[in-house]
Amino acid sequence: MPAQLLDGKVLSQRMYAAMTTQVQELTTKYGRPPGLAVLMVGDNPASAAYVRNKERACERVGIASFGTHFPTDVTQAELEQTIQALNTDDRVDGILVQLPLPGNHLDGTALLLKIDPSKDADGLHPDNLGRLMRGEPGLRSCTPNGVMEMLKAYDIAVAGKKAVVIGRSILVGKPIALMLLAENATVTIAHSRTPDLATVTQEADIVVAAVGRPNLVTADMVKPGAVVIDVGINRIPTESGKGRLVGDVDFAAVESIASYITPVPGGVGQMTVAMLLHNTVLSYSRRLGET
Ligand SMILES: Nc1nc(=O)c2c([nH]1)NC[C@@H]1CN(c3ccc(C(=O)N[C@@H](CCC(=O)O)C(=O)O)cc3)C=[N+]21
Repeated sequence: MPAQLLDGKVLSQRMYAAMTTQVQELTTKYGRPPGLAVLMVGDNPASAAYVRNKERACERVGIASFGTHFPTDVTQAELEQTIQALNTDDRVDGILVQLPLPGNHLDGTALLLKIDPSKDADGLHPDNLGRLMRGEPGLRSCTPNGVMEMLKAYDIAVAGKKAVVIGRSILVGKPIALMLLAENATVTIAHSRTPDLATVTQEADIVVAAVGRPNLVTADMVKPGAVVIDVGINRIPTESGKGRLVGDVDFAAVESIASYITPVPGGVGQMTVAMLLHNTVLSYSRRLGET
C-alpha cells in the first residue's frame, strides 16, 4: 500500500480558514489587524516569489502587510534603522528578514539581533532559539513548527519513536531536532560528515530530510512503515526552462515503502507560510495581553 500523503495544502487551507475568523474577531476587539513586516533585499526571483506568497496569505486572512523592498546596495545601517522603527511601530507584530541576503556586505545575524524578540515572526532570534532549547514558550521557527503541526494533525505519535534528522542548519535541522526531542522522540542528527547514512536512517521511525539535495533519501534508506518528512526545496532545470520543484527524497520510490510522506511541492513549504501567519497572530495576541 502506498504511503498516505501528509497534505500541506489541505492543512494550511484549514489553518487559514480558522485564522481568518480569529483575525476578524481580534481586529474588532482591538481596533486594528495583526501586522507583518517583510524586509526583502535585492531581486532574487525565488525570494521574490516567497515574499509574494507570504503577502498574499496575509491578505487572505486579514493580516496587514508592511512590505519593504530594498535595492541590493542598501547599507547595513539603513536596514538596522528600518528594523528599529518597526520594533516601535505599534501596527507591526511580526518582522522578518527574507533570506538569503544578496552580496556579502550585509550581516544577517546582526540584523536578526536587532529584531524585538516578541516580534520575531521567523523565530530565529537567539532569544527565541534559546527558549526552544530550554523548553520555554517563545516564537518557534516556521518550517520546523510546520512539520510538528503536520505530525499532530495526522495523529502521528512522536513519543518513544526513533527520529533521524538529516541536516543541521539553524533554520531547520537543529530546531526540528529540539522540537522532536521536546515531544519525547529519541533523536539522531545526521549530516554531511555522518558515515554510512543509510544504516542510520534505516533505524528511523521518522526521517526528516533537510539538506537541499535531490534524491538524497532513496528507498533503501527507509524502514518499511516509516514516516518521511521532506523539507528540501530544490529547483531542477527542465526543457521548458521553467524548472521543476523537488525535495530531498526520491518520492516515487519511497512512497511505496513509507507509511506517511510529504510531497514537494504541497507539503512542508505550504506549512511554513501558514506558521508565519500563525506566529504573527500569536505575537499580536501576546503583545495585546490576549494570551
Ligand atoms: N527569513 C526567512 N524565513 C523563511 O521562512 C524562509 C527564508 N527566509 N528564505 C527561504 C526559505 C524557503 N521558504 C519557503 C517558503 C514557502 C515555500 C512554499 O510555499 N513552497 C510551495 C511551492 C512554492 C513554489 O511552487 O515555488 C510548496 O512547497 O508547495 C517554500 C519555501 C521559506 N524560507
